[in-house]
Amino acid sequence: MSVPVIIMGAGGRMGSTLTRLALESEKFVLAGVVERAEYSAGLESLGCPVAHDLEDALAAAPEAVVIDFTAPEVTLAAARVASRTGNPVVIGTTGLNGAQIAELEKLAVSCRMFWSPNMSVGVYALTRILPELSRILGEDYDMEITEIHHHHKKDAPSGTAVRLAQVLAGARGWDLADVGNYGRHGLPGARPARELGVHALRGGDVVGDHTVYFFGPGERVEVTHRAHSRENFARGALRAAVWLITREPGGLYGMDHLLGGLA
Ligand SMILES: NC(=O)C1=CN([C@@H]2O[C@H](COP(=O)(O)OP(=O)(O)OC[C@H]3O[C@@H](n4cnc5c(N)ncnc54)[C@H](O)[C@@H]3O)[C@@H](O)[C@H]2O)C=CC1
Ligand SMILES: O=C(O)C1=N[C@H](C(=O)O)C[C@H](O)C1
Repeated sequence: MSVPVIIMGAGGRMGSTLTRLALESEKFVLAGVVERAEYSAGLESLGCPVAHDLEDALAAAPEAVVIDFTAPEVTLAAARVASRTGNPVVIGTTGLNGAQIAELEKLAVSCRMFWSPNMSVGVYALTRILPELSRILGEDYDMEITEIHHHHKKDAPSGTAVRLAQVLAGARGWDLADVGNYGRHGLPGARPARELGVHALRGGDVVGDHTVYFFGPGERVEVTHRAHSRENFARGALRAAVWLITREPGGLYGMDHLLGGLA
């Protein structure tokens, strides 16, 4: 049976990748798209209803899974709608603040909801191996993260970099709020041992690179993930959509549940 999906932000970089992959696969029916009116030109050629509002799209496809890669406030509005209508929702949007994440967690108690700042298997694998690497190398190794993205990206640091920083800080029993240093300038002085630098580069059409550094005495270890295209992220989101329809509401699901076998 094909899974009906509604793609939010269908005119965007991720939205257009998602609509193309959904149309190409027999596993999915593109049941609708939602986009701002001024960015909707040409979307009618997708052959599905084009709406400017999620509620209108759901009226035409009441069973659909909503997939949202848009912007924080748009995502929150979509999640509120989905929690009222009971539709599952897969979210890839980054740049959410603490209050917005807390609201998603609250909505997810009664609505099937999945959120990951990075839908790739490779980055998920990094979140699993980095704590072990940090443990083996020990606290003499200073940890820093760099990320590089295209010049259109609005949020910094990337959601992936924040997630990796949370994982690394957690591995040392640190709170990221205490140790995160987001770009140095001026006279910051010598680097304290209990610090985790996170630095964002922007330029050109880079899809998404993340490097974690462990700087030790006389050597360094670098672990890099490079996304070659957005298809990888879109395939992850579609995989999450198929997985989510068989779940019960159970809090905000993520890659640990999808790939790590958590309930
Ligand atoms: N989790 C992951 O694996 C990934 C997450 N992202 C994140 O996804 C988000 C979107 O990224 P891009 O596609 O590059 O951005 P984009 O700017 O190309 O696309 C966003 C789209 O949302 C649309 N939009 C804005 N307001 C809307 C509304 N009220 N209703 C419907 N559509 C609306 C925009 O018109 C635009 O077409 C960002 O937060 C980005 O960081 C991006 C790639 C992978
Ligand atoms: O905006 C992007 O493009 C990306 N955003 C995500 C993030 O903020 O981590 C994931 C990916 O790196 C691409």
